[in-house]
Amino acid sequence: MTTEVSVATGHESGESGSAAAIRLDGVHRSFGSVHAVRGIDLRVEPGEIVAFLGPNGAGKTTTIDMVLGLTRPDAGEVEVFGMAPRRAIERGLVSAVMQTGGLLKDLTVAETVELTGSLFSHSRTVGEVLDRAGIADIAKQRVGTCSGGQQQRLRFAMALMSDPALIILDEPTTGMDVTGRRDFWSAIRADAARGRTVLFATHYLEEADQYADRIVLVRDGEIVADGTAAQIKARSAGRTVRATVPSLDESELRAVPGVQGLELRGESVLVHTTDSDAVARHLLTRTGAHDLEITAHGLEEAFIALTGRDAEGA
Ligand SMILES: Nc1ncnc2c1ncn2[C@@H]1O[C@H](COP(=O)(O)OP(=O)(O)OP(=O)(O)O)[C@@H](O)[C@H]1O
Repeated sequence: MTTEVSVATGHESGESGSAAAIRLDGVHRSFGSVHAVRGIDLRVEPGEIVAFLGPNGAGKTTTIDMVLGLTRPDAGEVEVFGMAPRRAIERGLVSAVMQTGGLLKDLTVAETVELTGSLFSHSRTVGEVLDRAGIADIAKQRVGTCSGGQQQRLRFAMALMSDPALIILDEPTTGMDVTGRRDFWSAIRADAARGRTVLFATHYLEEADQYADRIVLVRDGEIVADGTAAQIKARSAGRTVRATVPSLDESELRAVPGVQGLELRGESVLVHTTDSDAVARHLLTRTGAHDLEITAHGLEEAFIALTGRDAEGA
C-alpha cells in the first residue's frame, strides 16, 4: 500500500460540467489496526441516486465522512465535482442529512429552516424548501412535536436551503416506521428528479432496491458489487434451497458442490447455492430433509451471498 496522501488539492480536474459528482480513487483509511476502507474506487455521475449498502462495519460511514471532508484518506484521492471535498462544501455544492441532532425542539419547522438559511449568503426561500421536502403543512408545528419521519424531512429541508448539487444521507431512516420511510423517500425522489445527485448509506435492502438507480455493495472496506438492483441480483446467479432437516450435519452440506452459504434457523436450513439440484439430491438422499423449497435469488440472497462470511472469493 502506498502512503501518499492526496485530497485533490493540486490538480483539480476542473470545475467544468464534465467532473464526476463524486470520485474516489484507490482510497484507504485505517483506524489503528482496523483497515476500515481498503482501496475503494467509485465514480458517481451528476444526477445519479446511489445506495451505499453493506453490513455493520463495512466502511460506509468512513467513506461518506471522506466525501464530506470530515476525515482524510490515508492513501488515494477523493474529489467532489472535481475539487477537494471541503472546497465543494464551502461553495454550497454539498449538503448532508444526518441521522440525529441539530434540531431545537422549541422552534417551529419554518423557523428552523429560516435559521439555517441565515447561514448562507444565497439560499432558497423557506416556502420553497418546505414544499420540496413535503412538510409545508407542518410549517408552524414545533419541532419537539414532530414525528421521527417529519424531523428527517425537516433535516432534508435544511439541507436543501443552499440548493446543493449533491446530497449525502447516512442511514437517514433508521428508527422510522414504514409510512415515515415512504414519505421521506418520496420527497427525496421527487427532488432528485430535478437532477440533484444523491448518495445514501443504508442497511435496508428494500430501500436500496426501491429508491436507488444504482447500488454499491460494500463488505470489509471493499466494493463487492456495483450496479442496478437487477444486475446485482443477477451477479449472485443461484438459488436458495430451504428445507426442514432434523439433526443436520452442517459440514457435509457445506461440502456439496456449489454451496455458497448456509443459514440455520432451528431445524430449518437455507442453503445459497449455484447448484440447487446437487443440494436437493444431497438433502433428500443423505438426510431426513422434508418440506423442500427452491427459489431464485432475490436482492436479500444476493446481499447475503455477496457480503456474508461465506462470500470469500465469491
Ligand atoms: N473513529 C474510529 N475509531 C476506530 N475505529 C473506527 C472508527 N470509525 C470507524 N471505525 C471502524 O471502522 C470500521 C468501519 O466502520 P464504519 O462506521 O465506516 O462502517 P459502516 O459500514 O458505516 O457500519 P454501520 O453500518 O455499523 O454504521 C469498523 O470496524 C469500525 O469499528
